[in-house]
Amino acid sequence: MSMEDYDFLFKIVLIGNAGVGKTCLVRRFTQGLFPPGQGATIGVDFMIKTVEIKGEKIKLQIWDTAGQERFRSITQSYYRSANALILTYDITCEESFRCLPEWLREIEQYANSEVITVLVGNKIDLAERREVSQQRAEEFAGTQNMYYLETSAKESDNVEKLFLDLACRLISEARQNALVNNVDSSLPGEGKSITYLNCCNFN
Ligand SMILES: Nc1nc2c(ncn2[C@@H]2O[C@H](COP(=O)(O)OP(=O)(O)OP(=O)(O)O)[C@@H](O)[C@H]2O)c(=O)[nH]1
Repeated sequence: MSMEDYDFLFKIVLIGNAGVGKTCLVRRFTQGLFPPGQGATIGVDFMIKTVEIKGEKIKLQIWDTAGQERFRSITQSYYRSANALILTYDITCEESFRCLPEWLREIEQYANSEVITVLVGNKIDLAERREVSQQRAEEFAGTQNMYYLETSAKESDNVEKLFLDLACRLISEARQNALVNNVDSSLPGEGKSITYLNCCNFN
């Protein structure tokens, strides 16, 4: 595939406490595997996956950041150009949920104001160890205007859905912006026909 062989390119950045499963979610989605003995991310990792949605090729640049505090100044510099952020916590770890407001402050400070943020509760295969209820997380996400999804990188639950729904939403946003730009320039005959996708099923 040549460099230009895609219709859309989006940058997605995963953030959240250390050990919540960011790397495993990315590996599951990009490589279809659950890595054994996954070590902590040092700084930032980068992966690409191209997906096809309704006949269009969407190239996703996925940046996996280290959750450890000591890497914060490195990871912050990756927020700015992100089209979407996947804010992840671990449903079996109350502490990772309680840190979410702190992560939201980081987003507020360093990310683009147009960024789409998805809240992800990972490790739902460990249901018996759950410390954060789905309802509580949904309510929190609602107050912050975020989509919420629960996943298991281990069992592959909702991982494809997470990235594909996000890609759909990003396409839809990109089209709306294109529409606004078209209206602004309002050159006769240059209006592109715009089809809104209806494939975003976060709720
Ligand atoms: N049971 C279960 N364990 C998981 C899941 N996802 C990740 N883990 C485990 O959680 C631990 C941390 O996973 P990572 O993907 O390295 O976490 P991270 O958020 O990338 O951590 P940092 O790189 O330090 O920020 C590893 O031992 C994984 O095997 C999951 O869905 N279910």
